[in-house]
Amino acid sequence: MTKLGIYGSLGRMGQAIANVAPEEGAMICGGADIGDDPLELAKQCDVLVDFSAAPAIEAHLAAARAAKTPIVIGTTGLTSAHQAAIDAAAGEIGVLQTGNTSLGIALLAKLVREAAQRLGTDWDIEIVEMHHRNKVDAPSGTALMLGEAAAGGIGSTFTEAGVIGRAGLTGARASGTVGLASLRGGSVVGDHSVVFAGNGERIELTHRADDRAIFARGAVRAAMWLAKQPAGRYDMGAVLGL
Ligand SMILES: NC(=O)C1=CN([C@@H]2O[C@H](COP(=O)(O)OP(=O)(O)OC[C@H]3O[C@@H](n4cnc5c(N)ncnc54)[C@H](OP(=O)(O)O)[C@@H]3O)[C@@H](O)[C@H]2O)C=CC1
Ligand SMILES: O=C(O)C1=N[C@H](C(=O)O)C[C@H](O)C1
Repeated sequence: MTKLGIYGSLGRMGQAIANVAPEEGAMICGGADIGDDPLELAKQCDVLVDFSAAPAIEAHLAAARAAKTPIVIGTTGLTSAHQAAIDAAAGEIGVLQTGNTSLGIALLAKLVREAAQRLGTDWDIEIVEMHHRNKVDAPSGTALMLGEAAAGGIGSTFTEAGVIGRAGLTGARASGTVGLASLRGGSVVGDHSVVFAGNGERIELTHRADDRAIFARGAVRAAMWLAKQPAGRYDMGAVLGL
């Protein structure tokens, strides 16, 4: 059985992963949270998953590198410095980073890219996400991934085309942009909609997560797959063959 270690083991996702791991063929070999030594955990496991908090990522990557243990990073709210640390670690160990481990979102990202490419910039693209009241980062990592997919479809990047939130005298909407709005409330597990708004018609592609178990199963499957890969940086598309 694959020995799986969890950074953020006491959190919502950490507990969901511990619940589904046995049915996916993995054994939880331990967990680390605030105040625990990340290296101790990394040395004991075949593969790690990280669902903790962005400020902890660099220490967790350093521990994974030191122990030569591959790591799945599901934590969101990452900066460009975090992305650079992931790229550096991927030179030595397997690292799979994704804002969403569900099958549905991996497929949605492909559909969004294709729709954006086929429709072109005559159709305006807007993304809306909603999550529970305890989520600490915005926009969601998933919404940013979908934004990147949409921007890629129109030959751009989300850094160039993204407009996060609007307020005040914004002026008319610029063509070729990708808007993104975040809602927070209640116990919503995770809803994402991508709206393609044309003249006189509208297409909406929506994914709704009803249960964190979908993310947890995807994370365990990703970890078991990653444990067999050489060093490098991977995403969910590689795991799911999309
Ligand atoms: N990729 C995906 O598919 C998904 C990603 N996520 C992301 O996963 C992350 C965790 O989400 P969720 O489980 O809901 O959050 P929680 O707040 O429920 O859990 C986070 C856990 O990490 C611990 N933690 C916080 N800071 C550190 C630190 N510096 N070092 C070690 N442990 C730390 C917390 O401890 P304490 O409680 O003591 O602060 C807590 O146990 C978020 O970034 C979220 O966006 C969530 C769902 C799916
Ligand atoms: O914090 C959450 O709960 C979630 N976070 C991820 C994100 O930021 O996209 C994935 C999922 O939507 C739930």
